[in-house]
Amino acid sequence: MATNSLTLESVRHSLIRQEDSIIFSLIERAHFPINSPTYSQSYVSNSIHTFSGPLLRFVVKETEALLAKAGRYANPEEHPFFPEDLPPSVVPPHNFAKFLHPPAASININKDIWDTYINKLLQLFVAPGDDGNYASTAASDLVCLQALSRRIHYGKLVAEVKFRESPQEYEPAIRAKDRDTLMKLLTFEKVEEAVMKRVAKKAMMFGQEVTLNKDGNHGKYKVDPSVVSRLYGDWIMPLTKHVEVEYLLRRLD
Ligand SMILES: O=C(O)C(=O)C[C@]1(C(=O)O)C=C[C@@H](O)C=C1
Repeated sequence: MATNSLTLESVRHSLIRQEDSIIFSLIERAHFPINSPTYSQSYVSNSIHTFSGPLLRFVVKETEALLAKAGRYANPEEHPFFPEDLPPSVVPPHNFAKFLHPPAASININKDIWDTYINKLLQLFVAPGDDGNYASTAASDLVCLQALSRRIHYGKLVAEVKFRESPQEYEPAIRAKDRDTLMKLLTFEKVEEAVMKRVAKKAMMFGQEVTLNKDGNHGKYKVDPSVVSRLYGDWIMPLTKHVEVEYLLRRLD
């Protein structure tokens, strides 16, 4: 959809569609055990002399450099995890609709998303163990991180739509830099409850074992639906709202 015709309904529709990408990415990652060397400082530092840090960081940084050349970060909906030293795009520029207020470009909370994903989320939906598939694990993590980052930063568009629909409601709190009031104004508890129920239902549908026996494998899911609901309730929606507040605070700059 063209961004100049966005409405609260259409941005919510995009968030609903992005749930599919997030849940599928979690299912793919849960296929591997935790594989902790992927995240350890020492695993690659001894062998890749030009790089220090965990394998996941290596994979994400190198992939982002390639995608930057292909023009990915020219799209205001995409945010790199390692914005420093990215190479310029080599493809012809695309004229993306300028829907967001320009200071939006300064908001990138990928560092928080990275820390939350590695330190809090992973252990909730991935089994312990080590099967040695560290590169594939990092590739799956990259897909999860990109899907989460896109969804959470989509809060900028959601906030812009809300602001345009009722600027008079938001302006006093923006001028007063009143984060608590902004948070209250942009929160819809009923919508959040529906999101948590829907993602659990999707996790059941997308993550069920499909068998050809009549009895099937009922009640066994690739990712626990209640965990997916918790990821949304405790982290994904709060981080999205954090982006919405940060965006609104800059909306009158
Ligand atoms: O749908 C909205 O109004 C949003 O701002 C998105 C979202 C979410 O992250 O899903 C965040 C805040 C609202 O309380 C409800 C849902």
